[in-house]
Amino acid sequence: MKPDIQNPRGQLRQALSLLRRAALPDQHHLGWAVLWLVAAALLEVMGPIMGKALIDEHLLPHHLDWPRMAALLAGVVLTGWIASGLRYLQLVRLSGLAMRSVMRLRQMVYTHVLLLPMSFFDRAITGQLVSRVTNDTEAVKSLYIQVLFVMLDSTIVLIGTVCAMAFLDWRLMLIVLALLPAVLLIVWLYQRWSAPAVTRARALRSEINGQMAESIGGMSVLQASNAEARFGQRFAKTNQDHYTARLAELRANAWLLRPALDMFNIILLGAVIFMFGQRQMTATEVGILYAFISYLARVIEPLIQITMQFSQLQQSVVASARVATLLEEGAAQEHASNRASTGKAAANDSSAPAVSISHLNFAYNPGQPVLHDLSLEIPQGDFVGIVGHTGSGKSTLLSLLLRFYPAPHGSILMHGVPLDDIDNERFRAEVGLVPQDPFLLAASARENIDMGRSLTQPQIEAAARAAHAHDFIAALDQGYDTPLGEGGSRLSVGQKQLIAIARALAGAPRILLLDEATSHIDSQTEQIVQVALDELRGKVTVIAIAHRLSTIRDANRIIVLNHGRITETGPHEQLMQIDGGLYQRLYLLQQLAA
Ligand SMILES: Nc1ncnc2c1ncn2[C@@H]1O[C@H](COP(=O)(O)OP(=O)(O)OP(=O)(O)O)[C@@H](O)[C@H]1O
Repeated sequence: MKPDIQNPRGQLRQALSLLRRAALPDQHHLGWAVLWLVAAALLEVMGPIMGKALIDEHLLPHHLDWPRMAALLAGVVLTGWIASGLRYLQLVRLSGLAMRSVMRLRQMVYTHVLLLPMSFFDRAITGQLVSRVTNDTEAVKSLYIQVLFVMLDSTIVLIGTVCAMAFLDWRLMLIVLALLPAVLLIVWLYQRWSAPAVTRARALRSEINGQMAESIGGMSVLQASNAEARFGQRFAKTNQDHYTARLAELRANAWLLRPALDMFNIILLGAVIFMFGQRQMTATEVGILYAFISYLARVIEPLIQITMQFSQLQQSVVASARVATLLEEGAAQEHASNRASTGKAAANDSSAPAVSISHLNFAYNPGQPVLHDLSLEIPQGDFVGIVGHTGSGKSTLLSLLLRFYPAPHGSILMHGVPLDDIDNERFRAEVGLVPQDPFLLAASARENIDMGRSLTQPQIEAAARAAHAHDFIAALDQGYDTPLGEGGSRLSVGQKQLIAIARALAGAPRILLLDEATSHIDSQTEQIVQVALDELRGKVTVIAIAHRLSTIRDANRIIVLNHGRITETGPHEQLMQIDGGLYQRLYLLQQLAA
């Protein structure tokens, strides 16, 4: 069961478990960190005890034993110094640990995002995801510094100080202790007041990132639609809401937390002085008074520190919980099951159809079927075109063939093997995709074709030749090493598409899927693509969705989808014979438009 991320306890549990995971390799550092903190706290507690001895045993009775007095004085000063030194070293050690944990966490989140199913990205917002990987993991660092350093340190100092007070005068210690629940009440009130604002501020920050990423990604559409002012206003509102949430958080801090704690400090000091005033003060009690007043600061300060960290702590816990929730998102089925190659998959029947679909039904949302009872066989080496109106289910069918969404078991076979039974490596190697949007990296032509597969230059060049991209790549100023700019901005849309085809072919796929790969290119480039596809005939099974019917005119078979059902199927000439048929109408319409 997923933890309730709205519930603060659930969030804290998630945050701590995430912290443990990220810090696992550094566990020994944590052990040392606690040990050093205890040593520093002990040293700090010893200071006032030596100060008391100096006053009560030497200064007040005028017992001037100089060597012992010098030793006690040095003890008071040195214990303070050494404690500060240890605390500093501790901070350095913890900061290192925190940074390494953030590094690991970031890697964990990014790697996990890469494995998420496509259905996750249907609802994910890019900016928010980026914010998880960058800001939220960074916030986990504060969790380390705050939780492990300030809070742990303050708690240890607090316990040590209360013990030292009990050693000096247990009745006075009890009075100080009796007032401590008031601090807990203050902290509780503060948390109740500020928690909703903290959660809201973080959500809004993520929203700010999301809006920014969305606007930059779609800048051309945004400017062309004259939507700058509207987007500016939308952003201003989110920005203002974020400011208001942060202000509410600060108000809780400034109006409740700080004044209440300062008041508490004064009450405590008054109580101790009042108690001493009630007593017949003897000479030896002056030292105790000195020690108590020194200790009061050490009780108040850790409490202030602990409570002051709460706001940051809350933010970090919320951020960590969000990272943890993202990490709990189930990986895509194929990654999650991490299937090994099965005997069946390895058998790979060479006479079986490349794709065999039987009675396939599919819906993204229950009750809203997109594909209805689809049955289809595509022999190996065939070139098949898929056409149909917008929304008829063409891309959905392709997504199912690519395993982006789980299809009912056994309804799709590839080379005789159910899609689910093919191991990941093999599946990705056998199926190549040329998407509608070519998606080029801001890298060289070579890297864009290689896509991290460590292909050799001859393999890359052969793929580029097969896609008819070699000539224009070779003509670039640095040939295959020419940087193509962000999103391939140095190339025309047609050239980008040819690189995308080369990329798909470089993996030597047995099945090549094209999703409207020619819809945005000119007729000349389309002809190049047609020639390239023609050359693949018999070697690679090609399944191409095309709005532009000229691309698939020469296909062995054309499948016409209408509202998620196959209504016509056959080669171009045959489909053109069906009077009033959908294909015929679509084709004639395109002819007219041309
Ligand atoms: N990720 C999704 N979540 C929910 N519904 C979806 C999703 N993708 C597509 N649909 C719906 O499924 C139906 C088929 O969409 P699909 O994209 O497969 O059609 P298409 O034939 O490829 O259309 P086009 O030619 O416009 O690309 C549509 O009604 C669409 O709204």
